[in-house]
Amino acid sequence: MGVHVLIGGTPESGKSVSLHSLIAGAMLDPATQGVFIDGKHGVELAAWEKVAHGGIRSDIDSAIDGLDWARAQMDERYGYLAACGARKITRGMGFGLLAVVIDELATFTLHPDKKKREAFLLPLHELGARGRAAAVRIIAATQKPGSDVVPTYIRDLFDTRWALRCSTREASDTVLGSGWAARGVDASTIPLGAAGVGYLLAGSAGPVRQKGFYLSDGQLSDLAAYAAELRATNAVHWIDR
Ligand SMILES: Nc1ncnc2c1ncn2[C@@H]1O[C@H](COP(=O)(O)OP(=O)(O)OP(=O)(O)O)[C@@H](O)[C@H]1O
Repeated sequence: MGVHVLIGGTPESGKSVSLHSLIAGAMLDPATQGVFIDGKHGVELAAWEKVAHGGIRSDIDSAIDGLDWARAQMDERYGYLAACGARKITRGMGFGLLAVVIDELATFTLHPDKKKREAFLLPLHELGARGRAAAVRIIAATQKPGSDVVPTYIRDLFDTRWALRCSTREASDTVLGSGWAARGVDASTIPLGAAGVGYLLAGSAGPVRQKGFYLSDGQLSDLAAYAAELRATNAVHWIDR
């Protein structure tokens, strides 16, 4: 996984499955802390409740609290780095990954209350811009990839972009970056029914068409239960400083 991942695609494009596989990859390390923000009324991310800091956050106020908490953690990590003269958090320093998961960005980025919208976007931007060295990883998904939902300055924070089937060329370019559709990389050409197929942009080589792993609901709840069990059995010996 890159640093920050943005997944975009229409309903039924396989977004949930893709999102959950990335979450599982992060949360199966018991040292990972997770903030879970769910713009689909908490139903999408419910499986991860037991490993979510502060539970699943589905309204904008608790989403803002979650981002503010993550930002405070990030600042603490920077304080630690400054104190020991290191440049980035690495294993053995006593910090795990800090995963910030957001499903349906649009619920928050298009929130009718401008002040709250800004209170959401500000820490999100800071986490994106300064998170790398502090082991912060944002994983976000939207079924409405448009420039209003994902403003360019937010989209550009994501170094890894996964465009599943999109409804238009513009939507595909909103996820991948403008100009890709004109160069023939257009997620609106992915056929209906090809769930999990998308263009993955990670690194400098350009987008690659690929299909993600499939996870059934049963497998997902098993993985989430295992992630919770790993934490309950106190498997994180090295995290104690
Ligand atoms: N990688 C995959 N391989 C095979 N089938 C998949 C894959 N991903 C998803 N599917 C199938 O496509 C269906 C829709 O997937 P999913 O629920 O992830 O879509 P979605 O884009 O999140 O939809 P929505 O936005 O409505 O929640 C799933 O029920 C599953 O059967």
